[in-house]
Amino acid sequence: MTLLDGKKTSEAIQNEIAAEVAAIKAKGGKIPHLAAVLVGNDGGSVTYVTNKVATCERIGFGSSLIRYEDTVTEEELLNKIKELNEDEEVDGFIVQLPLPKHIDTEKVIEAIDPKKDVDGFHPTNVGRMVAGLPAYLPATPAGILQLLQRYEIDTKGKHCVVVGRSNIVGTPMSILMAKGGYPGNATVTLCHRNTVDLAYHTRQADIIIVAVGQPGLITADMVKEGAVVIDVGTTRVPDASRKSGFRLRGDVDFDNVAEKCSYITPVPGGVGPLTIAMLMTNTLRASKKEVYG
Ligand SMILES: Nc1nc(=O)c2c([nH]1)NC[C@@H]1CN(c3ccc(C(=O)N[C@@H](CCC(=O)O)C(=O)O)cc3)C=[N+]21
Repeated sequence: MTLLDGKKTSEAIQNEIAAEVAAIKAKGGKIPHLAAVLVGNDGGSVTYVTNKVATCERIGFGSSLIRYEDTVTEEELLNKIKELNEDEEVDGFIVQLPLPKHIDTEKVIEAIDPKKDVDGFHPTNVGRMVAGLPAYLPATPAGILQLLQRYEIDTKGKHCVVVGRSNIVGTPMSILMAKGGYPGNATVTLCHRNTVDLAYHTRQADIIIVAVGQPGLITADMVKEGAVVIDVGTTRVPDASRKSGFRLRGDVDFDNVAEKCSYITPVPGGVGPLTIAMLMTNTLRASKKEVYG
């Protein structure tokens, strides 16, 4: 079994970007700038956004963090998005999800200028991805493609079973794996909460990508010998022995599944760090106007 080292892969991508930023600086070009909007004080969201801003600093990007209490109105948030859309210093920005219930998430996403939508969540970018046009790819699926590519994992003609149909991971992942090219050209099955006999499907899989948020959902008996297993789950579970008071758990019963498969991503240190790296890649593409010209 080979561990797919997301931390190392993410660092390699970040080093590549940092070198490009240094070259841009040397030529006196515009430094890429990412802005992040964070609403509320949820521990997970704060950690992720802090991580994103720290990564910007490390690779030489400009960054700004815009924070609101969770009492912020939808109108205030939409006004800030309009401002960021028009701010020429800002190449790309994200609004960290989830948002409080009184805010319409779809409306917020659709207010973002697709040219600055480095999360790839706007319907324009989703549509362009489906049509095979240049688009910002959502960071987690793009990160999984990078892992497959950098570990030279064969995908052509393989049976890929995606578990979970979220807009952010499962649905785009299923589309990208079925597309032509590499990584891609797989035969894809998309499983979700209404799937009858999940284990029947996962046992057929050469590649399993699971993004559900249910710790331990995928057990060893559900995995074919030699399969590739990609675990996107990052559920925070209480753990009194940790300073933080919690630990991260994936959707895969790692210890037992690892014995059976050819490649597996750990949690933490698997897909998560790639998500950050691909957000940086998208921001660099935004600053170079690679997608929309
Ligand atoms: N607009 C928006 N864009 C997002 O990209 C977005 C979001 N909202 N909402 C929440 C999810 C989740 N997400 C993660 C990013 C990094 C790690 C990550 O770096 N994880 C580390 C561990 C980090 C830790 O210790 O908590 C790892 O798995 O090794 C995980 C999850 C981005 N998301």
